[in-house]
Amino acid sequence: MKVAILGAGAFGAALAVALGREGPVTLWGRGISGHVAPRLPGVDLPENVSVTAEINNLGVPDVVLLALPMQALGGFLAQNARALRGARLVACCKGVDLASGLGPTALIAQACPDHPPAILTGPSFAADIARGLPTALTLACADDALGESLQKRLSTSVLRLYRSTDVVGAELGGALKNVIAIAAGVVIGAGLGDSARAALMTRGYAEMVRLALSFGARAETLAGLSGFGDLVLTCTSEQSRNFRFGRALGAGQAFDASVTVEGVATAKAVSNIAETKGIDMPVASMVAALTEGRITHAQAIQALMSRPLKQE
Ligand SMILES: NC(=O)C1=CN([C@@H]2O[C@H](COP(=O)(O)OP(=O)(O)OC[C@H]3O[C@@H](n4cnc5c(N)ncnc54)[C@H](OP(=O)(O)O)[C@@H]3O)[C@@H](O)[C@H]2O)C=CC1
Ligand SMILES: O=C(CO)COP(=O)(O)O
Repeated sequence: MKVAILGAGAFGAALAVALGREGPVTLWGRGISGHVAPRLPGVDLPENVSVTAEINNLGVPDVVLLALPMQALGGFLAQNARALRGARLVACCKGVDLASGLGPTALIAQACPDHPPAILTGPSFAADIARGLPTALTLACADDALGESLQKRLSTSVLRLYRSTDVVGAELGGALKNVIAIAAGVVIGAGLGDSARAALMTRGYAEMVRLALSFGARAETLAGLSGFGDLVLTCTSEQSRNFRFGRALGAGQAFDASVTVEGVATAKAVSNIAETKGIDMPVASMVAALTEGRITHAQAIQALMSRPLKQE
């Protein structure tokens, strides 16, 4: 299978490093030049990886991994769907599109209906993958035979893919954990301590499951790598941009606006969805209100702590 990766940010480049160790890979990035990964400083791309800024230079890849930021995916597909014709497409982004309220696989299925789209998601920092550290992710595809062939092609000795047919569960887990990670960062930045973070993660997980089940996801998917696994990683690691963004917010510090923080737009998108569906998502709503500047973190914490007492 000929593999192309679209998006030469940290994650696309890290996947190119991992898969380029196994065989030829084409890495496309807008405006990219030279055999380098600009968002992964110090990481060398293997010789097997060819880099291009021209989308029509992909040749005819069998598999295309889309490693673009979530809010850029819809616009990218609207412009470039023709270049992806016939390929098996794998979403590698985490989030919900604010404009449409759709996840990455629904956007892909609309623009490129040739094959059912897959999603690759789970606990995996780009820097860890690029260093060849062991990583396990979920590869979800509604067509299990296609999922199995992708699982075999995209697994390596250090990148271990588990297969699922629960696409919506896998992608909502990856999208929602970023929202909860911002909240966990706020808790730590505001000096509220590790016990409060554990409570926040647990209640955050409960609302992740609530929303996902309302879309027909399976509870065990949320308990797996793409849900619980990635929630734990992102809420507890300094490497997470969502966590660091939340921590800066909680500490009243500025944060570099050029850094990709997927949980901000996704908090807003899922709060809208939750409101429409009548689903209780207090943490996501607070993150949306906080990041839009409608409330302070002190007000958010006060509001969460003063909710009516209830059964767990
Ligand atoms: N980094 C990580 O550890 C992981 C990231 N992910 C997910 O991968 C996705 C991508 O994140 P990541 O690689 O980290 O992001 P980065 O911020 O590292 O890079 C984003 C890349 O996307 C490019 N880009 C932005 N907008 C567009 C557009 N409209 N058209 C084409 N290219 C565009 C940027 O190009 P330019 O430089 O020109 O702006 C840049 O190369 C996210 O959904 C993230 O959640 C998943 C697992 C791990
Ligand atoms: O998704 C990730 C790890 O699985 C990366 O998290 P951040 O986007 O918060 O850095």
